[in-house]
Amino acid sequence: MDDYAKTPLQLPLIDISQPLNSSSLTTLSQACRDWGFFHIKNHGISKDLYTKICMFSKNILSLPLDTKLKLGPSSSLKTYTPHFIASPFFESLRVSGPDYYSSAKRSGDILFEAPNPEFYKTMQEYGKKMMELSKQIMIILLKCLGDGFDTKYYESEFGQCHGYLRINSYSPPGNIEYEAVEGLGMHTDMSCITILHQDEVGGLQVKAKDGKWIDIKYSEGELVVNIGDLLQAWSNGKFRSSQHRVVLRKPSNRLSLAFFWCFEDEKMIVAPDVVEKERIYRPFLCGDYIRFKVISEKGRFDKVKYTIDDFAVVDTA
Ligand SMILES: O=C(O)CCC(=O)C(=O)O
Ligand SMILES: [Fe+2]
Repeated sequence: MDDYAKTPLQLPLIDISQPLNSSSLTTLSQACRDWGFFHIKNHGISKDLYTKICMFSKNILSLPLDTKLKLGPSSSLKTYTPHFIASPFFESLRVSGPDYYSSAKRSGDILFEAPNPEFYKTMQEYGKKMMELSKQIMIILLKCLGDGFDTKYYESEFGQCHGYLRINSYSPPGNIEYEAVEGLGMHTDMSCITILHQDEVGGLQVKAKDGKWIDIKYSEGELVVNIGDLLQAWSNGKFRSSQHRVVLRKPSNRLSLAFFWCFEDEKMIVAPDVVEKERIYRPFLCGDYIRFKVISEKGRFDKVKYTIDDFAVVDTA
C-alpha cells in the first residue's frame, strides 16, 4: 500500500447542539479549506437507531447473492451494487429520499418474503434526521463563509436539496495474508456534503495535498462530515472536496452509512457574490455534472478519476 501517515489527522470536532463562537468557525473554515473533512458530536441520532440500522443492514446483506442481484445492478431498481464493481470487497444498498419509507419498501418487497415495515420505518426515521442534520450543518458552513451567507443563501440555494443513503458493507479476504487491501478506491463525492457513520473497524483515509494518505479516526458517537464536489464548486473552491478511500487492515467486516446531500438536478450552480477573486468554475447544471461523472466512469460506481476541475474549471490560459 502506498505512502501513508502513521498518525491520524487532527480535525475539528463540532458540537452541533451548541452555537459556534467565532474562533470555532475560523477553525472549521480552515479545516474545510485544507481537508474538506471534520467531525461532529451531539448530533441527536441515538446509538439505538444505529444499532437497529446495522442489524437490518447485516441481515439484508447476508441474503443470497441471487436475491440481492434482483435489486441491481442490471435490474431496473438499481439499488444494489455487488462486489467487484467498486472493489472486490465492497457491496452497497441505496435508499433514496424524500420518501425513504417507500424507497426501502421497493427493495424490501423484492428481498423479503414477508413485509418488513420495521425496516422501512427505520429508514424513514434515519433519512428524515439526516435531512435535518444536513440543513443544520450547511447553515454552519455558510456562517463560515461570513458576510451573512447563512441568512442570504440557505433557503434560495439549498432549500431544494435532496438526500440519499448508501449502506456500505466491506468484507476483506479471509483466506490470504495481507497487510492492507483497498475496500473502496480513491474518489471524491458528488454531493454538497456527505455525513458518514463508520464503525469501530475504521479505515477511512483522506489524501493530503502532498499526496500522502492520512487516517480519519473513528470515535464512538461522532460522525464524519465531508465536503463534496457540488459545494466545492458553489463555494468557488473555498471548501475542498478531498479524495478519500477506505483501506482494510483487519480481517473483520466493516459497515458504514453514507448520507449524500445534493443539489437538485435542475439547479444551475454558480458561486455567489465573488468579491475578492474571479469565479474559478463556469456556471453548470447539477444534473450535467452527475451525468458527466457517470458516463466518464462507464457505470463503474463513483470511483472517480474525473473531478469538478475536469468538468467546470474556467480556463485562464
Ligand atoms: O465507508 C466509508 O467510510 C466511506 C464511504 C464513501 O466514501 C462513500 O460511500 O462515498
Ligand atoms: Fe465517499
